[in-house]
Amino acid sequence: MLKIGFLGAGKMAQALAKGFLTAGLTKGEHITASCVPQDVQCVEAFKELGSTVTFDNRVVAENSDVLLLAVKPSVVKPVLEFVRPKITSNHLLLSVAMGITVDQLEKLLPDGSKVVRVMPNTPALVQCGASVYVPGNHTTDEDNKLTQKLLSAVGTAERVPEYLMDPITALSGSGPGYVYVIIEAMADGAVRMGIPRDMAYRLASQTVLGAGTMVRDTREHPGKLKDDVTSPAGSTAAGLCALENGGIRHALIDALEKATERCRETSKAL
Ligand SMILES: NC(=O)C1=CN([C@@H]2O[C@H](COP(=O)(O)OP(=O)(O)OC[C@H]3O[C@@H](n4cnc5c(N)ncnc54)[C@H](O)[C@@H]3O)[C@@H](O)[C@H]2O)C=CC1
Ligand SMILES: O=C(O)[C@@H]1CCC=N1
Repeated sequence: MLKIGFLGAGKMAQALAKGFLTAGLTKGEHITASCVPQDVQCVEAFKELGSTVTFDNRVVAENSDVLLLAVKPSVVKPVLEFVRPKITSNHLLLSVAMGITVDQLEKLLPDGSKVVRVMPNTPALVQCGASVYVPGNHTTDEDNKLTQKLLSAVGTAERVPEYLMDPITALSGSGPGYVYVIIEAMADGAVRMGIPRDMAYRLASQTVLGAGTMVRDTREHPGKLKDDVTSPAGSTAAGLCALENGGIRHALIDALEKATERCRETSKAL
């Protein structure tokens, strides 16, 4: 069975690990994860899965076939420099670090190392992730198929050209964050109008799920689907007018631009 190592055991690592286990791709005891000792939540989360937790990144490399690099971009360099002596031509390293390019990853590892740059998102935890990946210069078809299989087990997975990675990070990597704010704010409005808080979250989340599924499955233009909800002089038209007045479209367009720029700055700061 596949031995998977997580360099970094935080939110994204936990979402992927739990998703892989639910999908039956590996077993808890075949996972090794590292973190800093102060991160008690990370230690406990992986122990609960029956996995090995270590504070030594080289142990992760020694124990694993596939390595998930899931530390913050600011520590990618020291972490890879430290594990470098333990990386062999058999390892496949999947990096989820935002902004860090295939070239940058390959330069930090021994020549010929097999690297894939991945951008997943946290809904991988519930098998509803949206992931993309860019194979490095030394991966084989088999490595790319394995990457596709791992990511497909936790949601959708698409191979993309690298120039799209930063805007995709801004869209689907960060996107759950924007949607949670929208759900929270819709619920705040609903509570203001007298709906109990738990019912408000239940209906708001199901509504976002339903609308997303409509766009994905009907392949209709979102504008047409919006028009189908909006009756002349009706409540949706009144609500939409308030959203436009609040600049919702501009705010979201700007969010994508700012998040993309942040990825580019992060790459330059490595
Ligand atoms: N959280 C998200 O929604 C997404 C995160 N990512 C990427 O995933 C990576 C991790 O992000 P999160 O999980 O959100 O961060 P996090 O802060 O939850 O987790 C970071 C983990 O790295 C560990 N760590 C720190 N220094 C370390 C070291 N020297 N050696 C080993 N482990 C070390 C920490 O103890 C912690 O377990 C980032 O590069 C981020 O860009 C990508 C897509 C989505
Ligand atoms: O905010 C971040 O840096 C990461 C990248 C995508 C989602 N979270």
